[in-house]
Amino acid sequence: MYPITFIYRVNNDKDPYRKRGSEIGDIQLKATSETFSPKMVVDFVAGLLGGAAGVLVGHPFDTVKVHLQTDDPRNPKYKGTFHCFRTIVQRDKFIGLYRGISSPMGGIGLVNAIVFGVYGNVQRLSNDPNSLTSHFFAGSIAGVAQGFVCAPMELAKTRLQLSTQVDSGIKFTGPIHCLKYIVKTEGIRGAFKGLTATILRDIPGFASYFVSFEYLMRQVETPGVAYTLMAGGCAGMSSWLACYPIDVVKTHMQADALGANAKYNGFIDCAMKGFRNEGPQYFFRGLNSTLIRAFPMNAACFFVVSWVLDICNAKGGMDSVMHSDQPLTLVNLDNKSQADLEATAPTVEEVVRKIITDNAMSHQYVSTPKDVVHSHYTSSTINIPKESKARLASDCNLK
Ligand SMILES: NC(=[NH2+])NCCC[C@H](N)C(=O)O
Repeated sequence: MYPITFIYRVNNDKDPYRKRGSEIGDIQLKATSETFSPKMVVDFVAGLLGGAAGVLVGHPFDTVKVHLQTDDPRNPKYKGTFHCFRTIVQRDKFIGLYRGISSPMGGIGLVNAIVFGVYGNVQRLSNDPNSLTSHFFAGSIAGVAQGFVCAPMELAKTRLQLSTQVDSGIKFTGPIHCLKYIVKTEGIRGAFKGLTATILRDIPGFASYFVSFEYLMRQVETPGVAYTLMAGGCAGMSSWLACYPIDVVKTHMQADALGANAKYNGFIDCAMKGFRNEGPQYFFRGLNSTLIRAFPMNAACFFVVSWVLDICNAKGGMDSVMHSDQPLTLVNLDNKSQADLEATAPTVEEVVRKIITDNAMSHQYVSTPKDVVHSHYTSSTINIPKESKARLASDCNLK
């Protein structure tokens, strides 16, 4: 069962004396997301839409990257990132930046649905849902889960991008064609080449992704649009920083010839050979462009995910208050314990009524049940009797 969590503060004013005997009107409520939404599916949908938004924002960066990577070094067309960007827009119009968007759109949409769906559900079901440890754990599990879709998808993408160098110059029409060819020549196992490396990359990748987002969102009481975008962007960058060396090895594994002609004998062998040939730089090639793309992409992604959860959860919050026997968690932003609060502040019922009437539900992605003291707030879990919820509901004319 999902705990219900509302973040509130008794008084805006930082002056501790002003809080004494606060009126109900001083309560500001902020409902948090992970609490409601018994519909597990909301997380998947939010992830899908967030992934699509991320691709929409991130794809032009990818296009520029691929153009730069394939530019002729002896007779370069482009003088740099920005010049490349401008040239493409001038030559092919804006749409030029969006060529080839359909397969990442579908693929990343699907992967993101799995990532956010698994992450959200695992995190909610864990013992202490709001601890950073749960976010770490849920992110890791999500990393494993998405690997099974992500690995074949990235295998096809890598081989399409390098199709002149590998697969004896076969011209694939798209990712599906490429995967069909791999299955035909190497069997089903061939399609999962690089699976271990993908999972090894995405466990730290998604653990750091969600932990850093959560951590950043906890640093302010009410994160606004700009702050949420910033937190999402930083989460994307920290995720890549945490796993980049593994990503380099994964790319080499997937670009390697299939079957008997393979150069590498597995992940370790590939990493060792790369290191011996090039030294430590091997593990960081292409990091810059990855980080540049990661910021806007993940800013958009997290923003849309938060926004979708917000919309879907607003109503669920009311339902939960009225119809469930679940404990209600009140997070006091004034950093007082509940016992302390009860002596000086409105009663829990008043708070709940305020919650219902204000219906002030805004997604925060942050909250902490149980009596835990944080730098910014204290939270406590309270059981609201069923009858008093019902009374509150009827008091407020809610069905
Ligand atoms: N290593 C990872 N997969 N990190 C998560 C970032 C995912 C995100 N879709 C991106 O491509 O930036």
